[in-house]
Amino acid sequence: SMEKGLVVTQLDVEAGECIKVKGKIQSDAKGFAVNVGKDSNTLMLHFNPRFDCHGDVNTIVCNSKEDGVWGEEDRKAEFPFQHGDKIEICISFDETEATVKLPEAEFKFPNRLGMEKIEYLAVEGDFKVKAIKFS
Ligand SMILES: C=CCO[C@@H]1O[C@H](CO)[C@@H](O[C@@H]2O[C@H](CO)[C@H](O)[C@H](OCc3cn(-c4n[nH]c(N)n4)nn3)[C@H]2O)[C@H](O)[C@H]1NC(C)=O
Repeated sequence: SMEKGLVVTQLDVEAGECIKVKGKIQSDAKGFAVNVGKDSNTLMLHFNPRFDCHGDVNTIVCNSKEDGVWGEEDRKAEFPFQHGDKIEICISFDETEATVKLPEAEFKFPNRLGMEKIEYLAVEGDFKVKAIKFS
């Protein structure tokens, strides 16, 4: 499984605010994930670009997690990532959906849990975090 990376708890990010994660995708990345929610068992969004893992190639898998149980996966059509890329991922949300903004793409995922604030951020896998910013 993906080794644990950055974990930030005790956040209070509200609707309309942005979480920016800047970092570098490793040159031999199999995959990485950015998780936001209440805690590790209660995720509004698991944003999981897969270069080659879990049987997926160049596919972004999004999901939610409620009480430790994964929801229905949502596979995106675009894959705007390459090995070694330096990227900034901007995550925001409102009562209906989470938005993931990248330089050349934007993805939506339903706010299935109706979460009103993000208290938890975790980055896993083959991604080296350079900076995080809350705005
Ligand atoms: C075809 C076989 C059955 O379906 C597969 O079932 C797998 C297991 O549930 C699915 O992979 C999980 O998909 C989840 C999102 O729905 C997550 O991506 C999960 O990985 C999360 C994860 C976290 N970590 C981790 N966190 N911290 C550490 N150390 N490791 N390791 N793995 C993956 O293991 C995988 O996406 C799914 N594939 C399909 C096509 O449905």
